[in-house]
Amino acid sequence: MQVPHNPFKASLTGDTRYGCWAGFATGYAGEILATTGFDWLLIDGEHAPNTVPTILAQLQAVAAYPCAPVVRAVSHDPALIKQLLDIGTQTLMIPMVDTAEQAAQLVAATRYPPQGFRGVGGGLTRATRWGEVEDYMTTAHEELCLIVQVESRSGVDNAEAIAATPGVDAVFVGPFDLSTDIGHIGNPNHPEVQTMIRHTLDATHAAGKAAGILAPVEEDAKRYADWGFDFIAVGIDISLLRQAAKETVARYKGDK
Ligand SMILES: O=C(O)C(=O)C[C@H](O)[C@@H](O)CO
Repeated sequence: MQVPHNPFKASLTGDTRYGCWAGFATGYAGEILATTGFDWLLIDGEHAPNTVPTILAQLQAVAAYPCAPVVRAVSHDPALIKQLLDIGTQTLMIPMVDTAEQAAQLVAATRYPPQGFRGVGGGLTRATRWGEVEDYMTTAHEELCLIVQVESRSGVDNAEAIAATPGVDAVFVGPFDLSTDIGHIGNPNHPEVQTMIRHTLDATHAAGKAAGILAPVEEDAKRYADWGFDFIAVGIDISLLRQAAKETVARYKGDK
């Protein structure tokens, strides 16, 4: 058996890929989303109540569908990165990356020695399909996609160096944290934020890497697609449910 193909990584140079934030933290909800036509799902280990076991359940649930899982870790912790890779994460997103040095350390956490310092799980791990994948240790990195998030002023200032870091496959802009960091809380459409988002996109592409962003408002998503973002999260599952539920209630009870 070969290391599983990573369709998300393979698609980064193609048409814009549309995804959805998955915050319900269950395999059941993840499987429902995976059947709806999204190209990818963001399994959020940062802000959703996820653990390694719940992320595993979502990876297993969506594996049967043409919807690529992207797993976001809560931090830069190399031990957590090791666990997420061992359960079979092949597209990993890391928040709050501000420097190329941080990016290089994150790459090293995903690589076995001598390129890095990832610990060896071997046949204990889903990633190796419990030992069935031949040459996993020498080929896993070929199907691994590392996405680093730029979502601060310093990250934007260092965007090209971050994106150019060998082993970084993509940069994902966090518009809500970025706007907060530079003093425009809750206003990612502020002109200063928009300028920084555009700069980060251009710097990422200048480094030959793919760029992603979260844009749950249609007008923003279409603007970012026009700008050339390669992958865009255009929905958040919890928000989608709340919106549909409130609209249903309003149909029978008005806007009480
Ligand atoms: O900063 C951002 O924007 C993101 O990284 C996405 C948020 O963390 C996500 O929780 C949606 O609100």
